[in-house]
Amino acid sequence: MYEKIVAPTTGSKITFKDGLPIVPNDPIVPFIRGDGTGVDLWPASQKVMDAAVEQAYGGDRKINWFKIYVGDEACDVYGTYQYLPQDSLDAIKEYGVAIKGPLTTPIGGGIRSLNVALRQIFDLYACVRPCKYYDGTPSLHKTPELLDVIIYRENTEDIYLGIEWAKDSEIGIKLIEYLNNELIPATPEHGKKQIRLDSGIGIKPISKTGSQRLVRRAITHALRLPKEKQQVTLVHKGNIMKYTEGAFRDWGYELATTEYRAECVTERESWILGNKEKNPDISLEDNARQIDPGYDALTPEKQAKITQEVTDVLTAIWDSHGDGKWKEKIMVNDRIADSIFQQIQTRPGEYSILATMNLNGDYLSDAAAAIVGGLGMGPGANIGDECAVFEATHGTAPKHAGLDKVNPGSLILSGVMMLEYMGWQEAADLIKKGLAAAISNGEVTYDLARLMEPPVPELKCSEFAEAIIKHFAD
Ligand SMILES: NC(=O)C1=CN([C@@H]2O[C@H](COP(=O)(O)OP(=O)(O)OC[C@H]3O[C@@H](n4cnc5c(N)ncnc54)[C@H](OP(=O)(O)O)[C@@H]3O)[C@@H](O)[C@H]2O)C=CC1
Ligand SMILES: O=C(O)CCC(=O)C(=O)O
Ligand SMILES: [Mg+2]
Repeated sequence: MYEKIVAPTTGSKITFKDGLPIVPNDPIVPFIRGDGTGVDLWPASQKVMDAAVEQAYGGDRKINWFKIYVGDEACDVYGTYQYLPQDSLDAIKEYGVAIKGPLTTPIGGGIRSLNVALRQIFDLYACVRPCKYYDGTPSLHKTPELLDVIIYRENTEDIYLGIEWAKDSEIGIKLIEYLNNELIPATPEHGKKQIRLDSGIGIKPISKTGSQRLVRRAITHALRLPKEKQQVTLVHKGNIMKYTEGAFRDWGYELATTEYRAECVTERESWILGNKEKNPDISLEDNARQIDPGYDALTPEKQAKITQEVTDVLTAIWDSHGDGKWKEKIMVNDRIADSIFQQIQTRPGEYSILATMNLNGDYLSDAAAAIVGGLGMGPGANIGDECAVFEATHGTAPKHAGLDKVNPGSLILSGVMMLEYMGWQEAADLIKKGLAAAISNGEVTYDLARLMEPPVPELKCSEFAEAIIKHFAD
């Protein structure tokens, strides 16, 4: 059935029911080694996962690894430019859960990201990237331990759909002329704006479907968290991009206040309810004045709109959410993207789940990882309804490739996410324990060693993996 790969002769398939995996004790799991530092990271990570599973289940459970090829390695096996062979796609589809090292994407030129392609082909619409501090991890930040966020990044659309045209391309020029001559003049709010003819052009689609299924996953995750972490923040730049990023925010709130009405309260609703709780006789106008500090300077129409909002909230949810009941619900709020970048640094403890569009989540996940120790500590998962592919937040770090140097923590923790997704919590816990103990003991790779006070000797990538395994027994 495959052209150049052979599935393990022992092991069973993971299947899916209602969006959740059904995992046998001997699953076959395809893996992609990855480009660049993938040569160092993958063997170290596989060793840690295998050791944890063996130790946790004493042979009753075992992953049967299935090597498949994507990226540079695929070209070696399948031929020039065969970066994403059909074999590999067939294997991921058949076995449902896979894990990968990083893959190179050249800047410019015609080659699109293989990482993004995999997410789109398998409709892995939620990119889940937890950024959590492990005790003893050195950080340039003063209070990294306060940050404990999970980024839920929409993974299939936004500018990553890759609908763009180069400057001077025939269709690009046609599109610009059509916009300049027909569509912009037909849209009064665009006035006399024009796009320069020497522009490249990209399209940023943000759909209601894509936004709401992502926020749905984020809210579902929040429901599983301890009360104090039950919060979903919709991240957007809706003040500038009203119909894409602003719409993401609106659709997120719409979902929270319809499908999850009983479970959620929005921040504005909590203010309205809170005002009435503090002062049961408060007038609608005074309540509106308190939720919108600029209320008195607004036009009467705008004031009436806010007063109506107050009326609507009190009518709709006072009985279900009032008298403090809202404090037991998931808090859904929103923050503008530039603001959230500073807020995760200045108020790291105030956030929990950050639901983002694709580009914002890409930026934010590197920034949040930097706070808790760097890209060596940033795991991730790409989750769909019938497939999941686990991978680190970082890329191939080409200057460090092949040196047995970089931190495998991100890929190992992506493996932890995979084990948890499979329901193999005992193995996942062993790895987290081993990793935390190795770091606390100053047994770390160069990236963490260079930040430690007092300085510690650097471990190699493979040595760090061995240190983690050694500390399973602590
Ligand atoms: N999902 C994927 O496969 C991704 C692929 N990429 C691709 O990877 C390639 C390289 O991208 P680049 O912009 O250099 O970003 P990278 O994330 O690959 O590396 C940037 C820097 O981050 C640090 N870093 C990365 N990985 C580790 C690690 N495991 N341990 C410790 N430090 C680490 C290093 O910093 P320092 O040198 O300061 O120690 C490194 O130089 C590009 O082709 C890009 O498109 C990028 C992101 C994701
Ligand atoms: O695919 C790539 O080259 C980059 C992807 C990326 O940065 C990410 O997913 O975080
Ligand atoms: Mg990225």
